[in-house]
Amino acid sequence: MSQEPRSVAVQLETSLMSSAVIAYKSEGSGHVEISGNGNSYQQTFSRLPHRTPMDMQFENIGFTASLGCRKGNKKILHELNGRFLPRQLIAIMGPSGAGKSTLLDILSGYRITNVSGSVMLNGEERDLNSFRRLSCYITQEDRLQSLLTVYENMKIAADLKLGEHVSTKEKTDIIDEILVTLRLSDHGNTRAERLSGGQRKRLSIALELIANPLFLFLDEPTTGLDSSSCTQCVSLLKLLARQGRTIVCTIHQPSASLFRMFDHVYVLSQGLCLYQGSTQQLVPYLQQLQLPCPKYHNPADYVIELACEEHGKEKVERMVEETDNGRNLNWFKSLDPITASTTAVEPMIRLADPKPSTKKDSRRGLQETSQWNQLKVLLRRGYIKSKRDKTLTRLRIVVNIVVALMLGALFYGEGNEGSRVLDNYNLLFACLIHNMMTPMMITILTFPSEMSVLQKEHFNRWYSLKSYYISITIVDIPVTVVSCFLFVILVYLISGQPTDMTRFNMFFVISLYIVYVAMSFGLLIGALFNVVNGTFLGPTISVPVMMFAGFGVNLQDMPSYLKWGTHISYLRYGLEGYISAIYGYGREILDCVELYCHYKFPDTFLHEIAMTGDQFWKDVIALSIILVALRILTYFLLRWKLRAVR
Ligand SMILES: Nc1ncnc2c1ncn2[C@@H]1O[C@H](COP(=O)(O)OP(=O)(O)OP(=O)(O)O)[C@@H](O)[C@H]1O
Repeated sequence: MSQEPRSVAVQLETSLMSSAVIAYKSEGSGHVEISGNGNSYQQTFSRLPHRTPMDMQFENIGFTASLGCRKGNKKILHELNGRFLPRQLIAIMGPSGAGKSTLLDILSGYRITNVSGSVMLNGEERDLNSFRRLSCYITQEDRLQSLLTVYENMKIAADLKLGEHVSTKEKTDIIDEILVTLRLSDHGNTRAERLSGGQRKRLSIALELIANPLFLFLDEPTTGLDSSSCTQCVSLLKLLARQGRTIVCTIHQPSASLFRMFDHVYVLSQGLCLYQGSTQQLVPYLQQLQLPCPKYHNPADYVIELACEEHGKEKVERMVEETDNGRNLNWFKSLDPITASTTAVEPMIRLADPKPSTKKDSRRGLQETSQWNQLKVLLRRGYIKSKRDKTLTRLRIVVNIVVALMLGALFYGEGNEGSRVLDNYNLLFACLIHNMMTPMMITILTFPSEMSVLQKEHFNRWYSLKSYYISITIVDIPVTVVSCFLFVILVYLISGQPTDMTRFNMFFVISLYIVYVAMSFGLLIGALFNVVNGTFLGPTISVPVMMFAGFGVNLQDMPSYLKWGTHISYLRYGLEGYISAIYGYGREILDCVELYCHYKFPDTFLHEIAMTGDQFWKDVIALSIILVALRILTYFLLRWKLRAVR
């Protein structure tokens, strides 16, 4: 362990915010106390990084965004340079749109397309896969499992991120220690959705600390927090940095007291570096450039004003020139005795780790545990979520019962009645539409929020996409089957369909297929589009699917140039399957309360709607093919999407 045993107590006086006094004390082996605004972190934290602290250097980092077809490209970052030393809390600052998040994304390895330049660790070119094993990325919005309690979230993360060789006892100890350190132990049984903003942020950090990363990248960790929570959050980050980690965050416009808590700042303006160096050297740096920070002015505010060109473009150019776009390391030396040892620029030491990823590593994947373990844990999480989720489970069951009762009442006892065959045909189509729309819309509405959690957790190596995809396929089965069964049995019995077990089973099987195909279709749309676009596209695309079902226009009357549509419309196979179940396979003569029943013989009806009534198995095969094809297509689209956003 490379933690230097030190015992120093320093009080940093904030020049302007006298109320905020920030002090910390470090006594080696993880015992650190940091306080600010009356909040203090004091914990003997045994979870120190397993690896030698690392020096990160980046050279000529450029990023060009494509603005779309024929709109050309836009250069966002202009060949930035810089160096981030270990054990430091580093702030990337700048006005909105300066490129802070883009730079953070690139340094964390999250963004890889259209990126130029190189990132080095201890003087050697970074191997991205090895680096991902050492680092984690915490997004601005807290992408947590809101229905799980703090402890459940931590337990799931521990089961996924700690190797299978780690015992349950050890995992519990690790979780307890992190929760105590992050002051979350009193909220272990609180659901994540009920936590305050600051607690949610701490939980996001706690989840990633389980893997004990050497580098933590945080996108605007203080956004949305009140000043006390901001101070607590930054104190915590400072504590983690002192334990040997490199903590890099983007930050908008910190208060004077918050600004002073950072060791190092990297100021950006329009993708160019205006300053990089120790926080305390910022004022002398500006002074040297004849840009003195006015008295009683927060240096962070002043440098942002300069970056926004409020004091003239020429001043920005002067600063870029002075820093040589991040190459100038002269301002690293800190005036702060604690950070001085780590901020002085020393020659880079070449160290053995991280080892480049081997072929075996790439076969195993980036995750810590086996696919089987990932699947088990994800199924457990899915089970807890579906037990607590009112929309996806209870509401779904209730909606199916209510709609079944309404349809049953509307078409009461007509299933065996020869004079009401057309009404019954309408009922079958209504069942089809219900079985299509309800699961499709639920998936379209809920999956996009799952997608953002998937992106974060997948990037932070919690699990592979394969395990995730299999788990969401399996976890939904019980609720889907139960709600579909309740709907089918109620409609079937109330509307007086034939009392024949085989026909009921056929009806149920077709209903289940339609539900699954529609859900897969919803998943595909939810994976590709946001809620607004998905809600528009789902029903819109379903209109031609209904048109090709052969309900309004018989299949035989369909114009030849549109016939192809009937082969790909899953509703066509659903409707055919329903007709086979109810009127096919030698259905006996129907009852007739009126003197003349046109459809007394079911064959007459089958003939008129151009269906033979013996297509059940063909329909099942066609629906199976569509279902499997949609599921596979969605898997590859999800895989593409996870890569494309990077
Ligand atoms: N993929 C992209 N396509 C087009 N423009 C992009 C893309 N990514 C980033 N940009 C643009 O790059 C600039 C920098 O974006 P970035 O999100 O890094 O800024 P920021 O400094 O983090 O801003 P904020 O503080 O407001 O979040 C913005 O003008 C943004 O519109």
